[in-house]
Amino acid sequence: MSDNVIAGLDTEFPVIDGVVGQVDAARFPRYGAPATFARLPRRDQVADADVHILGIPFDTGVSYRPGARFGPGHIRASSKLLRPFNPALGVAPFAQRQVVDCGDLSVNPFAITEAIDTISSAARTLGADGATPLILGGDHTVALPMLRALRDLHAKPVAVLHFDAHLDTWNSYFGAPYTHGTPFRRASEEGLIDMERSMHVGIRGPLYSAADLDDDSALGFAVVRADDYEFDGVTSIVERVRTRLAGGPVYVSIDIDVLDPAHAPGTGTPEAGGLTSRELLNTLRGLRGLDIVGTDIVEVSPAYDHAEITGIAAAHVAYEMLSILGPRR
Ligand SMILES: N=C(N)NCCCC(=O)O
Ligand SMILES: [Zn+2]
Ligand SMILES: [Zn+2]
Repeated sequence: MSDNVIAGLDTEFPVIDGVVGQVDAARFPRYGAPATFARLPRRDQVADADVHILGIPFDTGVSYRPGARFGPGHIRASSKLLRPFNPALGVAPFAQRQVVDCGDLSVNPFAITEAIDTISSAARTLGADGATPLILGGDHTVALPMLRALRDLHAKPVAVLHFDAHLDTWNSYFGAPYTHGTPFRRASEEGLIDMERSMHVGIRGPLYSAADLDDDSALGFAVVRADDYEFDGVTSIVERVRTRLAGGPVYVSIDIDVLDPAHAPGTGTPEAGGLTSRELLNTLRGLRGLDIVGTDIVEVSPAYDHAEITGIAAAHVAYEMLSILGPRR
């Protein structure tokens, strides 16, 4: 200890097998510092990272309730209770890979195409050494620049596994092509997605017309409806998803409104009749072994949250995604 160190002020990060882990909640109270996801180190505190957690505080693309720009901070605040061992999978997600928190990206709230360019450029740079991005949104617009970056990094289109109440393949809103309801239409037009292997999960709720579903299926997406959970169950859905997604890189995009409003009230366009958090977590566990090259968790709007219900669900969704990534490269 140098003379400068003040006991109780400097948190210590444990190092196990060369991986810098979470600040120990039994030594430093978890409701205190650090303000990173799951009390993990920041990017500047470790030499090499396998997974980059990146906040994108952006909600200029929303069509109804605003506030997803405050999502990253809220999900981090709700992640403090996450413990090192995941018994559902027998995995220690923060020990198998070096996970770091990159903080939040500064994006222009008044210029949507500039914001999209900022996001894809940051994702290309951060991903250049092969680290896997885990994005905390932000509204669903952010999936488009992530897919642009991943197509470039992997030099081919990636499959999209999209959890959402909504298709997000509408053409435009008020004439605007870049919104949170249109990212997967733009991405498929731009050839960013492997359409043979892509899928929406959790679709439900009223549409603008029956053509919405026809247009979506003409693009090539397969669909698992929220009601399929009731009639088929998680095991059969995991089978369908794995069969569709096998054989190449997969981007997992998770709109928190895939959950029922009872499980995720803090979101911008809530729809009744959604998944329970247990159904979603078990579906994600079933993805272990797929080649997951990135994830986003979007549409958390804390002003509409109560008792951190949505924040805790989103933080745990991130935890399961980290758990299924497998050992470090
Ligand atoms: N939550 C997302 N991403 N999209 C919902 C758009 C639905 C609408 O405004 O009609
Ligand atoms: Zn949605
Ligand atoms: Zn969405």
